[in-house]
Parts: sequence; C-alpha cells; structure tokens
Amino acid sequence: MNGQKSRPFRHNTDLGQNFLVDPSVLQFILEASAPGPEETILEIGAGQGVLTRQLALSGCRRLYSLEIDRRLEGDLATLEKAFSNLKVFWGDAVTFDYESNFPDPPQKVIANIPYHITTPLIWKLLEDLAPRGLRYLLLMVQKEAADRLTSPAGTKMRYPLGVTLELMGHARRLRRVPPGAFRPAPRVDSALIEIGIDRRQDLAGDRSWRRLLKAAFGQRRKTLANNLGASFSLSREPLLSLFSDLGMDGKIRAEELDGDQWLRLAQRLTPWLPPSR
Ligand SMILES: C[S@@+](CC[C@H](N)C(=O)[O-])C[C@H]1O[C@@H](n2cnc3c(N)ncnc32)[C@H](O)[C@@H]1O
Repeated sequence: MNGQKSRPFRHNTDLGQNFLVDPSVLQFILEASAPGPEETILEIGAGQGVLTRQLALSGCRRLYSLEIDRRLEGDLATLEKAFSNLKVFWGDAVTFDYESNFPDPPQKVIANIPYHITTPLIWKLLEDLAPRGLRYLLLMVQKEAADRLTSPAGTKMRYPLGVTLELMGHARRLRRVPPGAFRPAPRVDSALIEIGIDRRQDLAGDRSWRRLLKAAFGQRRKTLANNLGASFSLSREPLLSLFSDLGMDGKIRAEELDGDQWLRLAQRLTPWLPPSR
C-alpha cells in the first residue's frame, strides 16, 4: 500500500457512461441471451466491466469487448488477465473495422450500449457482421429507441431501421429498465430489446435500399409520393401509376407500408433512381 487513495471515476455522460448496478437486470440479460460454449460474443461499451465479467464467466468460447474510453484500461486489463476467453478492443464502435479485427466473427452481440449511437451502431453491426454470421443481438437502449425499433407498420414511430429489421429478422422488446438500475441514473427510461437475424433479406449493406428509405421517411408530414418525387426528381404521374400497380393509395405515407410492400416498391423503383454519388 502506498497510502494513496484511488480517485473515483468521473463518468462522462456524453459517452453514455451510466453503468449497470442492478444485479437482477444483469441476471436477466444473461438468462435471456444465454451465451453458449461454442459461441463468440461481442460486447459494445465494456465500461468498468460489470457485464464483461459475467459474460466471460458464462463460459462462452470467446468474448470481444469494445470500449472507446482509455481511462477504463486499468479495469479492463485486470479482467483480461483473469479470463482467457476475453479480448478487449479500443475504438469507436460505429467506425470500427470488425472485419480485420475479428477473424472469428461473433454470433451474438450482448451489450448495454451508449444510447446516443443506437441507430448508426445497429446499422453498422447489421451491415458488417450479419453477412459473417451474426444471428442475435440483446441490447439495452433508451425506451423510445426500443419503441421505434419494434414499431409495426401503421404506427407513428416507424422508421427506416425498424422496417429493415422486420425484413432481416425480428425485433422485440423484452422489458423496461428503470433509471435506478444505473449509476449515475440516466434521465430517461431504458428497455432491453432482442433482435433475431435470419437474413431472409440482406438489406443493411444495400445502398439503394437505404437511400430509398431515407428519402421516403425524409419529411414525415408529406406523402410517400411527394417525398420520393422531391428527392429523386421523379414526375408524379408514373409514380402514382406504380403505386396503383402495387395496390397502394396515392396518398399513402411511408410509415403505413409493411415490409413486403417496401420490398415490392424497392424492386420496381430502384431502376428509376438516379445513380448515387
Ligand atoms: C451504458 S455504458 C455501459 C457500461 C457497462 N457495459 C455496464 O453495463 O455498466 C456504455 C459504455 O460505452 C462506451 N462508449 C461510448 N461511446 C462508445 C463508442 N462510440 N464506441 C465504443 N464504446 C463507447 C462508454 O465509454 C461506456 O463505457
């Protein structure tokens, strides 16, 4: 002992550093996600390692934990020494090179993620890891994000990533998690969601699909025809005649289409779109 007290960790809330402290929530995550002995697991945002430790103890074959904040190096290096199945990576999960860093790509992502990167992070994971065998994600997200990700056709919160998840597999909300489960407590409610990927359609890496959805949901007050016409300089007549061929009302809005309608629309419309720059 050198008599010096270690300084308390100063949480950086800009990095979503609300660490999980409720053991019953931790237990729920482990039971719901059931890491298996043959599986490689990816954890995004290891923090001080509360979930990392339990995942490593679960006996999964390999655990990759990714963290951006180097101040956590001491905590995570200690865990890395203690568990031979754990390897810690440093970097930004939204721009990380998963392909070269993970020769043994993960089948599951189990993570209490920083809420501010929820949408770009899920797109990135679907795009980079689903074609390489990712089958399942269990994520702690802000409650409103859980609502958006799981919103069915015809609801106000429907958005491009939710449509894509419906076609690549399924997303469902498992339970709400109150602010008191974290230190410091966030100002928002949280929820655990589960995403299963069967790649019925492999859409996340398809640039024209993403461009179409982005344009279609561009201005929520406008009809789908108006949004598409304005974004891609398409004239109204052929667009409305295409809608009619597909059995869709000319006044339909983007949030009203179900997954199969989106697929049919994309198939017919993509050849008309100007090349992306
Ligand atoms: C909600 S905390 C979860 C920490 C820990 N897993 C737990 O459950 O207590 C989110 C963690 O993600 C890290 N983080 C924030 N932005 C990140 C990014 N872009 N890439 C990787 N990690 C990030 C934060 O530093 C923080 O440790």
